Order: sequence, then structure tokens, then C-alpha cells
Amino acid sequence: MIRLFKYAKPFKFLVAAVVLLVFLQTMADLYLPTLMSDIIDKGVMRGDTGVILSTGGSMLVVAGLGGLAAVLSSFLSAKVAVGFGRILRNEVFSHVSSFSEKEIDQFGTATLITRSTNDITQIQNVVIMMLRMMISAPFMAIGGIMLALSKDRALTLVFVVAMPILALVIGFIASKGLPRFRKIQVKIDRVNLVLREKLTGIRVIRAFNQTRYERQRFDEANRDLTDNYIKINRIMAFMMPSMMLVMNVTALAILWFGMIRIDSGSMGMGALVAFTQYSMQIMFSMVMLSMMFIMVPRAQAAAVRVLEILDAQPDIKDPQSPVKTSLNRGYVEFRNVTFHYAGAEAPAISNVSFSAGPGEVTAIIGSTGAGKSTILNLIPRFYDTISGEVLVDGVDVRKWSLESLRHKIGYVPQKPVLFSGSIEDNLRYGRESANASDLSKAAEIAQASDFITEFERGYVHQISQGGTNLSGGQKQRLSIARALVRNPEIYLFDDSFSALDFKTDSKLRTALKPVTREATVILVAQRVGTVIDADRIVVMEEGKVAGIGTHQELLANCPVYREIVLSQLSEEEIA
Ligand SMILES: Nc1ncnc2c1ncn2[C@@H]1O[C@H](COP(=O)(O)OP(=O)(O)OP(=O)(O)O)[C@@H](O)[C@H]1O
Repeated sequence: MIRLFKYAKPFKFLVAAVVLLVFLQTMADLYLPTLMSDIIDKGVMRGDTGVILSTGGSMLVVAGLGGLAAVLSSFLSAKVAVGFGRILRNEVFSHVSSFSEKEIDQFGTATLITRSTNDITQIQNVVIMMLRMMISAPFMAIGGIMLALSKDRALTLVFVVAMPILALVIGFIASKGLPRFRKIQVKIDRVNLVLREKLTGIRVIRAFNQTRYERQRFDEANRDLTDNYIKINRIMAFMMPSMMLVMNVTALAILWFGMIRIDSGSMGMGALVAFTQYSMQIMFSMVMLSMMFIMVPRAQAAAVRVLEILDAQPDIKDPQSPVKTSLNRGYVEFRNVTFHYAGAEAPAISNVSFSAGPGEVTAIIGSTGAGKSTILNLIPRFYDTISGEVLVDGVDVRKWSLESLRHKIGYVPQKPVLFSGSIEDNLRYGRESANASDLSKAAEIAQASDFITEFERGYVHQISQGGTNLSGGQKQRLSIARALVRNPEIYLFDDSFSALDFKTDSKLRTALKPVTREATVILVAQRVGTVIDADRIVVMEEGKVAGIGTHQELLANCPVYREIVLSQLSEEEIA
């Protein structure tokens, strides 16, 4: 957890102010029993109203100043803790943004969300406690012991017995509770995972009448978390009464032995009252410290989980001296590329070689799971090859700076992703500087302008979260328009025309032709109709290239391609 404190550096002056204020508050708390002792010994016992009033006045002033310091220190420590939490959340977010698909797959989205929110909140809460208790508890304990000793040395022997008992009680309870505290975060992960799956897949769940099963699955995860909380609370419920028991018995012992000492004339009444209050302060500081010993390990577990994210090195990052420009534009080449996903038994693609150039359309076709999307994923470096090279403009993609490489690419994913906001905002995601005419031109080509203009608010029509207020085909067309707005060197269409009807698919491809005259187009498709006009078709089968050529060449030479074509078109249509 200490490693995380470097993110609290901007608050060093505020932390210093909190330390000072907590110190002042503790000093005030420690001074009050001494003043009380003076009131009793010098005022009440001697019947001196003047002393009672003046010392009482001093007590009011000291208590007021202590209260002020307490309020200010609470305010400032909360400010430090939430500021620290904000910096940490930003840090985690920007680090996760640099993750490659590999790290995202490894962690999983649910835990990444829990760690960025709940875990950081745990740490934030403990920082508030630490700032207040960790400083005041030792001050109070040491100050209390010194002052108690000054009041009566012999009576402090009571602590020699009481303290170890208190420490034992706290230690015993903490040893039972701590392992459960550590499990909480993992159980929250599980609840988040089920909830996330349930919310994103709600339509499928309803369509398959699996609502009851999903409710049960959520209930199990929820119950598991609740049980853990109940067990912790059951254990912790013993904590306060046990500690209060020890504290009250100690107070009783002090009064008992104190009275004996007063009887023998070795101690004054005021000193006994002050001593009792000091003993309570010492015990209370022990309780505060023990709370810290319980809370800190829980935050420690959260800190480890946050550090796991911050320590994870993105698999894909900029090279040390990256290439930023090149003379060529839009050349893509695969040289004997093999790739397999982490944990997968077989490679997703093996020994793939082909090249694509500007003004050409290269189509990739093959059965499901043949490795088509994997080929596209390697071009913007969503993943890196295991062996072989992927070259863009004649340079290995690993030598490009990620920004320059991705700047060249207009990527349209298999599953369209839109963000909440207006249509205009979503299209400008392609290029921030695009003007209204760029947007409408792109929408026109993507066959999206008709449905956009039908919306009452046109381009400022609001898209809901995840684009749920649009049809699959509309989302796909907007996602294509977004790539067109970018005006890139290389277009990557990952099965991007699949949700379009045949007529729109064909109109879109015709409209694309002039735009892509100078750009390289690589498109993955399932339909023969989409690839038939391509300059080059790469046929994939089980991760390997089964043939490369034009439609006519492949029909003549590639049995796999012929089989795909025959499964979709009749002999007459082929002829
Ligand atoms: N993130 C991943 N982790 C592990 N294996 C994966 C991952 N993504 C894909 N695969 C596996 O890699 C292989 C190739 O997948 P890919 O998505 O490239 O196929 P595809 O040809 O695009 O299929 P489709 O047409 O169904 O989209 C498949 O066997 C798939 O199960």
C-alpha cells in the first residue's frame, strides 16, 4: 500500500496540516483531565469558586480549540483521501487504456471495474482513517501514559495487566475476521461479473426463458457475499463489547486501587479523576490502533489488486525509437505470420502470407473460426504475431509508433460499437476536425444519411448507451461512416456488411469505390456476393491460407472456395 502513496504527493502540504491539527487536537484532549484535576483539587476541595470559574473557562477554551482542530482535520483529511482516490482512479484508467487485448482478456472486464471503483474506495476510506487515527492514537497513548505516570506512578501497574489482556482480545478477534475481509473483494468481483453478463445479455436471457436461472446465479453470488459480510459482522460484534468489558474492568480496578491510595494519603482526588480519564484515553487509543490493524489489511488486499493492474506491463507498446512516417502509403503485407491466443492450444492462424496495396480491395473469406478477424486484429496491433511479420507501408508494425500506425487505419469492427451521445459526436470519433459536410458525405457513402435525416433532430439525434435505440444495420452503417470520416490509408472492414440487406450492401460497395481508389481495403466477409468483385480474395481454412486469387481464378483452382461459392450460389448464378 505504501507504494501507492506516491500518488498522494500533490497533497503533502495538506497532509502536513492534518498532522499538525490532529496533534493540536490530541494535546487539547490530553490537557483537559489535568485541568479537571486542578478544578477538583484546587477549586472544589478548597471551596474556591474563583479557581473553579477560571479553570472551567480554560477548559472551555481548550475544548473549543480542540473541537475546531478536530473539525478542520476531518475536513482536510477527507479532502486528501478523495483527491488521492481521484488520482488513483485516473491512473488506473489510463493504465488500463494502454492495455492490449491480451491483458484485458487476462484480467476480465468485471474485475477491472471492481478494482477501479470499489477497491480504490476501500483504500480511500482507510487513508481518511490513517490520517486521523494513525497519528492521534500514538500521540494519545504516549502522552496519556506520561501524564498518568506524572499523576501516580504506582497506579500505572494496572495497565501492565490490562494492556496485554486487551491486546489478546483484539488479536484473537482480528485473526478470525481478517481472512474474511480479504475475501470480500473477490466476492464483489463475482457479483459484478454475473450482473454485467445479465445486463448485457438481458434479451437473450428473456428469449430463452432463462430469467429464473440467471436470478438464481445472481442470488448465489449475492448470498455468498452477504454470508461473508454476516460472518464478519458476527465476529466484529464481539469486538466492541469485549473491549468495553476490559476497559470498564480496568476503570473499576483504577478506582478501587485509587481509593486505597487516597485513603492512605498518597494520592489526591483530582489526580484519581485525571488518572481515570487518562487510562480511558490510553485504552481508546489502543482500540483505534486495533481498528487500523483490521482496516489496513483489508485496504492492503485492495491495494494489491490495484497494484496488479498498475504493474501489469502492456504487451503491446511503442518501440524505443518508433518510425513515425514513411514514403509509402497504404501497403499491407503478411509474411509467414503465425499467431495463437494466450492459453489456446492451436494457433488461430499459421503461416499466412499475402499483400495488399492502395486502390485494391482484398477480401478474406472462410468458414467461422477460420482466423479471418485474427488477421485484421494483427494490423492495428491489437495483438502481436508469434512469428513472421506484419508490415504496413513496408515497415514492421512493431516498429511504428502505435499512434502513427493506428492513424493510418479506419477500422470497422465485427460488432459495431457506438458511444452514448449524438450521431455527430460518434462520427467525429473518426476525426475530430471533420466538418458538417465531411460527416454528411461519409454518411451518404455508408448509406446512413437516409435514416439519419429521418430522425427529428438529424445528426444531433441522441444515441443511447451501447446504441440500443438503433437497429443492427443502422449501427453498422454509422460504424462504417465513422471510419470513412477518418479518411485513412487502410480500411479494415471486419464482416461489416453482414447486417445489411443485399441491395444496401451492393450500393455501399459501389459508393465506396471512388473513396477507396487511393486507399487499401481489406474486408472480411461471409457472403460470396460481397467478395466477388475484390481484386484479391484470400481463402482461409482452419487458420491456413487455402488459396489467393480473383473470384474466377479461385473458382478454377481452389476447391475450398468453390465449395463456399456453391453453398451460396447456384451453378447458373456462378456461370
Ligand atoms: N480472444 C480470444 N481468445 C482465445 N481464442 C480466440 C480469441 N478470439 C478468437 N479466438 C479463436 O481463434 C480462432 C480464430 O478466430 P477468428 O475470430 O479469427 O475467426 P473468424 O474467422 O473471424 O470467425 P467468424 O467468421 O466466426 O468471426 C477461433 O478458433 C477462435 O475460437
